[in-house]
Amino acid sequence: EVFTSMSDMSHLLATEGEMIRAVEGYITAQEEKLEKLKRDVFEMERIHDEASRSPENFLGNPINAYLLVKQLTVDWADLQTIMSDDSTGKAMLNNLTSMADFLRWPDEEDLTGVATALMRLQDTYNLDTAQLARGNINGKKQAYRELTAADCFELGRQSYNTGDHYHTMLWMNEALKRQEMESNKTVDHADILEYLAFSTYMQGNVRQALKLTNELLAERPNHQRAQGNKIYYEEALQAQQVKKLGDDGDSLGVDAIEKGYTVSESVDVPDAWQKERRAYEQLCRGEGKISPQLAKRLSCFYQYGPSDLLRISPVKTEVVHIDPTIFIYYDVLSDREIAIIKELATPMFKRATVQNYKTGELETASYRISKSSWLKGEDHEVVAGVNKRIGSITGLNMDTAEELQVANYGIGGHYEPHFDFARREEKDAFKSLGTGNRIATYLFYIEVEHLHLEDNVEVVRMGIYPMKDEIDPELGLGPWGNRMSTLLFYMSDVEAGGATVFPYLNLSLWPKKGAAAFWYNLHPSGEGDTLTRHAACPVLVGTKWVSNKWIHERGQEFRRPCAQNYNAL
Ligand SMILES: O=C(O)CCC(=O)C(=O)O
Ligand SMILES: [Fe+2]
Repeated sequence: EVFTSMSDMSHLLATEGEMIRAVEGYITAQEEKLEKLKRDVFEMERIHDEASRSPENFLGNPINAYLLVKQLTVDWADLQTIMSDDSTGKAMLNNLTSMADFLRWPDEEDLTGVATALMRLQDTYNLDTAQLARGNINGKKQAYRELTAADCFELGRQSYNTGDHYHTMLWMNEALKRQEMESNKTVDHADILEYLAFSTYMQGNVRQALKLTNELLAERPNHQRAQGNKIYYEEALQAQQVKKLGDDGDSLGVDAIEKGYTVSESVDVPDAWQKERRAYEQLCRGEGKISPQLAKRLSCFYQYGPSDLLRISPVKTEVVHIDPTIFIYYDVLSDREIAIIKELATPMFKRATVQNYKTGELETASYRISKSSWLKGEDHEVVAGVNKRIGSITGLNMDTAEELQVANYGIGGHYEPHFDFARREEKDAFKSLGTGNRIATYLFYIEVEHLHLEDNVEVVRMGIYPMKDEIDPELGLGPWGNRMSTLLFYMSDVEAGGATVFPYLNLSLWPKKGAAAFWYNLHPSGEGDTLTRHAACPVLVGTKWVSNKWIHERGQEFRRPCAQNYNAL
């Protein structure tokens, strides 16, 4: 009878109309979801292909490294969320995750690590945020693509999570700029505003924080946290204004902060530490300039002694600092030796025939061996050869030298300023060795890559001939005619990344692969030479491998005799 009632029929149809629209809405939503998924997976494939072509090359760029780790963490997690809301997607995901179970998949901590490294590079090398977002490192190295608003947002979020509001502000501002330009929005405008407002407040700019929060509320009037913050910021601003009326001399009032002074640098850090830090960063950027008086005393020469070995094959030596004397010896490691030393430092698995201790049977097994257990044959020769060479150059006894220590720094990898010797307070530092303190350091450069920043060209004017506009109308060009050519002297290349720097000597070293730096850590009296304090700058591009050989006091009694205090050499 239903069908006979006209009015029931029209109700039915009306309802069905709504149902159809709901289904259409569902289809549109699914289509949009799939469209987004398509775009995302296409983008992921691009990074994937680029990285697979040459992982080392790709990851040698800090922006690429960030993009890949972000993809493996955040982007895959987003993808999983999208896929997991239907049963086909869910089943597929289960398969995928079981595939990844064999590996150590990067997690949030890895993402934080790579973001922190990028911030360190940004600070140390004064890298501009907008330029970095364009995928560009100091106008030199180009990442494989620009950062999206979401990429910048994630960097801001990471900084926020580590309590670094200064970088949160920088990156959220960049995210905002990029989001506004994007046709396919990669992140919500309001989400950026929320982080930006809070970090701006934490950086001391209450007025700007309030302005941003009002913007956020205009977009999302019901945003609860923003409503709460608005009241809070208004009160804080009022309190500040009252305070400002009270004491005029306040140097860090709102105005000062708005003029760009930030409170990021903690006040209670000791002065000496800050000074060292500043010197360290300047030297890392290659800004250290040695005085002409000192430079005049530096030299390069072939060293033919003290051993017979050097008489036959002298070592190319550069004196880069006098008192404490620091030498660089060139070409002291061959490519073959470098390859073996690198291998020594890489944990490895070897297949061997072993006896099963339960069954007593022989079986082949794969096991991890430490480097000392395979220092045999060729490897042993290399280590012995290296020892012999050092001994022959420096004349020191290598019997009590420590084993070669190998360090591999990744992007952003660094080593804060330190002494290689043990201070008097550290009585037990090398007790187990029984060989005394570290008298000298021998630092091999196994693999180094620096970013060439700019050519610091100094034009040396040849002769006294005038330039065209300097020509005296009466005298003309004079007997010598005009300046025929200009001789350009390339005085120094400005390099950045991975240097070894000595903050108290105003000295940066950028040695080449196969070279080694050498210096004495102790005065001839046995006292530590505090001027030898040094650091490894954050790696900006590529990788850096170095190897340390520390030589101890024992056995050097006749080779480097004790003395009251003069600098031997
Ligand atoms: O990597 C460097 O440049 C310096 C390393 C260093 O100072 C050390 O390992 O003690
Ligand atoms: Fe060191």
